[in-house]
Amino acid sequence: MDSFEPEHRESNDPLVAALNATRAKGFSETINVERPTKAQAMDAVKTLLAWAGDDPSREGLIDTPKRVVEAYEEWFQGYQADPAKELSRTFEDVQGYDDMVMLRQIDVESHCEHHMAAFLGKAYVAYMPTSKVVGISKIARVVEIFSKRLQTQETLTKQIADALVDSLAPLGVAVLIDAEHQCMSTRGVHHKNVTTVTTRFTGVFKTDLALQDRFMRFCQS
Ligand SMILES: Nc1nc2c(ncn2[C@@H]2O[C@H](COP(=O)(O)OP(=O)(O)OP(=O)(O)O)[C@@H](O)[C@H]2O)c(=O)[nH]1
Ligand SMILES: [Zn+2]
Repeated sequence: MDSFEPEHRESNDPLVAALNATRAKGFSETINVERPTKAQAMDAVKTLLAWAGDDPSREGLIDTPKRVVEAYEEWFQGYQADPAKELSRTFEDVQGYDDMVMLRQIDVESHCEHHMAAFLGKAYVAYMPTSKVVGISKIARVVEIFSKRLQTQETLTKQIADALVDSLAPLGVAVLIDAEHQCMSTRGVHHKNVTTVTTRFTGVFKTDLALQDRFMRFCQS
């Protein structure tokens, strides 16, 4: 087994810096947990393999703890990124463009905080700019950063909207997520093909129902 240096959440740790940046914006609860080492995380996976009823020392499972921990690094890499940073570069030269900017069908790959099971779906995100707009890929990045944390769909929806409001000060924001939760389809009630829809409207998307309706129609077509 590889040996790893202990990873402590000291103030000079980039992980802590990123977490503090998002915490300062009210995006996550205070976390006072020392981050375990990679070796400790791999030992925890071994325990789960034995708990599942298998033999962690058999050939096919030898590298599994390492693969699982590395998969976690990918699935939860959103703890190490700052959405506000993604949205910090804006453009003003849009020739007076004054209608909504909307991204449709952004992939959502997240994990529910209740069972750590995947929930998969699509996000639809629109904002009504004032004078500044942001690069469209940055909106997809923000969805990705918040998705790659343990989430409820409701929290994820609100965090995406709040990040856009805070960084762009737009006239309004609309976010809709439509997702299927594997904690519901592969276990528990075992209902497949059920999707959950969550929405968050702010500003003109909340007050102007015709605009909200346009957003909803764009989500469907
Ligand atoms: N509101 C909301 N609920 C979620 C989300 N992800 C999972 N859940 C639900 O969280 C609930 C957890 O219920 P509990 O009774 O604490 O746990 P449980 O006994 O495993 O429940 P079941 O999943 O019904 O078997 C379940 O109803 C899940 O479907 C989410 O993003 N938002
Ligand atoms: Zn769940």
